Amino acid sequence: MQRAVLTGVLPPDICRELIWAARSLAVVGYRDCVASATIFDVASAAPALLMPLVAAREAVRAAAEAALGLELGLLVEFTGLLCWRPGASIGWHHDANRPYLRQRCASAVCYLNAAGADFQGGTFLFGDSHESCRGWCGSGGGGAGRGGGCSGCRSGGCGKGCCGGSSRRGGSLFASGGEPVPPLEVHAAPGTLVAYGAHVQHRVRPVTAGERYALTLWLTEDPQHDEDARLLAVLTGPVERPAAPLPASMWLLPDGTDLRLCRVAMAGFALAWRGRLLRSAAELEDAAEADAGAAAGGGGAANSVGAGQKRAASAVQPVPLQLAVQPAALRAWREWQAAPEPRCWELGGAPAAAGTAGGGGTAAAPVDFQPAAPNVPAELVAGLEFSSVQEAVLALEHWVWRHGGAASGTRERPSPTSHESLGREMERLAAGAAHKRKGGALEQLGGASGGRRSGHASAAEATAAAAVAEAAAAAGAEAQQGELTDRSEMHLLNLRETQRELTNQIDAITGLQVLDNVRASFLERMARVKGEVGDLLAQTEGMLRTESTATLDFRKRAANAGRLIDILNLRTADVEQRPETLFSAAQEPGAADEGEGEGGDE
Ligand SMILES: O=C(O)CCC(=O)C(=O)O
Ligand SMILES: [Fe+2]
Repeated sequence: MQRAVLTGVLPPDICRELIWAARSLAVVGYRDCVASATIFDVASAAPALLMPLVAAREAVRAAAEAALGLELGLLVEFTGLLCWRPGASIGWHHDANRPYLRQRCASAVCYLNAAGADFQGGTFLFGDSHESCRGWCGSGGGGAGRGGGCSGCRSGGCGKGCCGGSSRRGGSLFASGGEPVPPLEVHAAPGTLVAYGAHVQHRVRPVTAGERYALTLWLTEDPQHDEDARLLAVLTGPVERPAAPLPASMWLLPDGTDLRLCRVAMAGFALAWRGRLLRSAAELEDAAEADAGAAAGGGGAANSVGAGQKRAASAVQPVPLQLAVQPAALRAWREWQAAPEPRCWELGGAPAAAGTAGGGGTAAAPVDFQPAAPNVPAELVAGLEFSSVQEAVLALEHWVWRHGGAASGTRERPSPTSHESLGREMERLAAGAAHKRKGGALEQLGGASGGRRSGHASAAEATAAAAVAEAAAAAGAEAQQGELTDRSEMHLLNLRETQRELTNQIDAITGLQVLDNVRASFLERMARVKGEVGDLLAQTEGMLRTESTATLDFRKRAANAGRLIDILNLRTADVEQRPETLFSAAQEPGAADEGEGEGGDE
């Protein structure tokens, strides 16, 4: 069988999680209007997401293999999360249509969102017609065009499946027969898989609106093209920190929402660069570009290049970024937390997932994660610096992941308790920052009067002194009224308690212990996850190797048996021929020794 369409191969929540991963990591450049995140992008940028991705990949691969009747232990050559944006399309082709793609056996595309709801257009079509063949099969030559079809098609199929000839020959596209022939047109829905042999003709109509997401696999039998071998090498190699931020075009949704800053805001922070809060990553890149231009003395040059180029050029320049506690972001975070149905990291501006993604969840309005508005005061966290937006996002995200447990790293829904604890911690940080502002320990951004930073001890002392003064004033007022009542004693105790708490918080914030700990545990966690993924993949690889060795053994045996039969046939043929040979040898003049006597009569 050359092609199959299956539904429900991946559950809706996994589809949503993969969409989230694609939105976070996909980069442009694969094809026009298409952004992609390969399994390697995931491994290097967010290894925690490998677990769900590899699990989904295996489910898709197994389903495709079974449906195509190709249970040969196929290896995966390419795994990608692909996002097709308006304008993306592909004409009639097959997936092994280049010399360097010869190793490809089959393709499996599992859609993650719904045509007609999340996006428009993007219909997948099987080329089950003469019209689509256009000589790909090689049997029709130049005559294979519109209407006529190739000679291969006319005579009942070229055998490669490109023109659907195999269906006519076999009567059914399904090996087992009796099952329905897959449709020629496939409309994407979350979890719907379209699988086909690498020589099967197909095309995709243009996406006209929205974003079409798919988990795409290319399958091979050639171990040299096995992506797992390379993946293992990446996972067991040295940790690579993402060096350069990705071009801004990759992160901007059509409505201008900047995904990177959304993710920062989601963790309750904003990014600041040289004392300014960033409202978009593009702003950062433009500023960096302007700086670079000024440094090079060529002020006007930037005007002559397009914004995209400007961004690409500045993207490679690491810029020091700082974190700022962002009360507005914190509010948005709380709102998200309080939503009845956690929205699986659906961000503002993204198409509503519920209903359309087949998940059946209630459609909650997306939280507005607008990046920091100008003049909103935010507290700069001293001592932490990142060299790119991406780096800051990843560090924060892993913090969120660690504190929020399942939030972004696994397929489970974030649990309310983990949100609560994260929320509390964020609040503590924000509260600490507010108190520090009083002591002048943090710089204030967004307002005209930036506080001056002072030492940790003096900040703590200042706040402590203020609390003591407050307590003393309260106590004094009570004393003036007469005797110290139980109530005022309680008040004093409470104030002392508050004072202690404040001092602790200030210590934690000023000493950056919280963030240092976060960083340390983030690194530790990364190392552990890396080990775990490595083990898992090694195990899986072992299993796959055993399976495919068994398959290969089986095939070898079959081939040997074939050879043996050939040999036996030959021998049989020899035996069958022998009498004739002997007989004809007797007729040959030179060999007729026995007849010499008679011949002598002449
Ligand atoms: O996304 C799809 O539906 C198929 C894409 C395709 O044909 C390809 O990438 O070669
Ligand atoms: Fe294709």
